[in-house]
Amino acid sequence: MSQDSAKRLAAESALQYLVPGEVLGVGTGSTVNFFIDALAPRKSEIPAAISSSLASTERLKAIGIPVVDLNEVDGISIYVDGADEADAGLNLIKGGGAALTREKIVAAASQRFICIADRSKRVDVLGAFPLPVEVIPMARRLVARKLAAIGSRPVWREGVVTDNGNHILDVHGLQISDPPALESTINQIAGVVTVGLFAHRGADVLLLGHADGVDRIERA
Ligand SMILES: O=C[C@H](O)[C@H](O)[C@H](O)COP(=O)(O)O
Repeated sequence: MSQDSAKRLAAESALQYLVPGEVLGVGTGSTVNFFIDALAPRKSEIPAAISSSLASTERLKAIGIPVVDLNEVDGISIYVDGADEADAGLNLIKGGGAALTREKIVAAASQRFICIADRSKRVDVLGAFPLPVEVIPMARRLVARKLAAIGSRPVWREGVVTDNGNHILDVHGLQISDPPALESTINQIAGVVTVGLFAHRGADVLLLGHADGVDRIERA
């Protein structure tokens, strides 16, 4: 089975969590694109969506789901999004598509975070995928020096500007044994907008597509 087919399986499996009549949080990326495609036949059940990126907003509007501002709603029942890596504790690395800041905001506003991915994203220890960090442009080199000082190798994702007008550093060389601690440490660096480590608010359910079906891991 191709990686795309596995992503599609996970995405379709997330439909079981839809809460008809309630605002839906929608993430970003190729797996989420499969989810939005799968939503189309059920769009009448979704009064509106909160989107984590301009790309997902366009795709949602194209299938006829209205996208509203987070400030217009009191909360979100479920948030469906992908990941670049996930560990057994449902800690995630996200931001490969540079949408990490809005994703973290929507995740924080949601009661339940359903993470969808193909099984290759499941790892024992996070960090083989370079950890994305969104930074204020003027602080890019400062943040890079601070990250190097904790033993990592930050690389500027040149040419990429986030939906918020910021830059991305991809941090190589990490073995993340304590995800909440590293998330807090990086959040303390002046100039960091968001670190793509989702540990303090990780996923609640992880759906992993593969050739034989979909594995489901739920937060205890
Ligand atoms: O910024 C992008 C997001 O965090 C994506 O959810 C993540 O990169 C996974 O993307 P994909 O579903 O394309 O593997």
